Amino acid sequence: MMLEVAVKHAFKGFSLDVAFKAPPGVTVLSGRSGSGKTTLVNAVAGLLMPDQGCIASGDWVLLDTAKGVRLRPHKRRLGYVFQEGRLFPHLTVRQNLAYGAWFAPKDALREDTARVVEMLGIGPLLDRRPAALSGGEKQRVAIGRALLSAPRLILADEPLAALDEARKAEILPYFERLRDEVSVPILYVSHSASEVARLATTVVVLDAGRVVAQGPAADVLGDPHLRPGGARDVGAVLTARVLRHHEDGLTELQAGGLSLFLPQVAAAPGSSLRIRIAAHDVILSCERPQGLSALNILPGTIAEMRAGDGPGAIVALDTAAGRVLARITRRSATAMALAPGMRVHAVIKSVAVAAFDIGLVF
Ligand SMILES: Nc1ncnc2c1ncn2[C@@H]1O[C@H](COP(=O)(O)OP(=O)(O)OP(=O)(O)O)[C@@H](O)[C@H]1O
Repeated sequence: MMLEVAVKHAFKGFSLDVAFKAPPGVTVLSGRSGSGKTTLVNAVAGLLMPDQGCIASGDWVLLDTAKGVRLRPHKRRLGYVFQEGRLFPHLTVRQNLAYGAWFAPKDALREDTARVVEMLGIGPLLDRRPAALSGGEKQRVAIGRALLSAPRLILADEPLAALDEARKAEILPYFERLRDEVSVPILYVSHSASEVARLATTVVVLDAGRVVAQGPAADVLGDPHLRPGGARDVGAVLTARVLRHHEDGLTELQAGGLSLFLPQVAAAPGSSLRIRIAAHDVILSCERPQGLSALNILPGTIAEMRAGDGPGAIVALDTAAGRVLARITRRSATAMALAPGMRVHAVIKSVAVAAFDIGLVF
């Protein structure tokens, strides 16, 4: 199933004109503040009636202005996860979940409640009311309620934005499981580079109401010409497998035949991980460095370079482990005579990779 969205809408002073495809999995809408993400989500939800648009997945048509099709919001079969859980305060968790299921069409293929409860770890919370739940727990219940309404699409508009770092870290794995174990596609709005790197199957980048990039996450995040969240957010994503945990606290990973060492990762040997490597944490070296404290040295070939207006440059390196981006100074790029096609080594400190930048693939 492939959701196809094309929407045009003009407000005074801002126009949205976008078209993108959301394949199964998580499609993250990213882009700076005011780029049109919420307007687009509202159009999908049916809360905004755009001037023109077509939103459909096969024969399931939510909107087709040319044909006069405009499904009302409650007919769209969408599951929502908002910033704040928006649970019913007077109902218990069990009743909140049942409310979601009550809205599912009788003939719909529904997730099994017990499975959803297990997947989200909310069994012990079933008899509590929302006032007795933490922010993270509320959000897990909200995800469960959305899932049990048998949605054909889940809309998550910055669902972690209101949570502190610890709660974010608690919730993200549930979205990872949702992506990998539930067949409902998810449209997920996020500003956070880590969330995008960990969750996205597909990334759609908006800027001033237009789509400036869309495609598989590794391609979009590995494109040195894009920096949706600013220079500090540039970083590529690698997929690696846990090989073993060493006694000195390091975890050894394998990616494309190369070893990577990171501070202890809480995942069993054999697990598959997505790791965001921030471009500013990568050093480039022409020779294979010797006598260096950094443990991760990935040889590769320069694929592309982008010199910005300031002192920085982004170098895209294709390694056996995948695409790595390095943010270095233009002065260094010139001094090292870096150019596409050149063989260099990417050097990454183990401790530079934060736990929050490591996601699980289920
Ligand atoms: N009802 C409206 N009338 C006029 N302009 C609007 C309306 N709603 C949104 N806009 C404008 O449309 C632009 C896009 O807003 P939108 O909320 O979609 O951005 P966003 O990418 O979701 O931003 P943020 O990340 O800050 O939530 C903004 O310039 C906003 O001021």
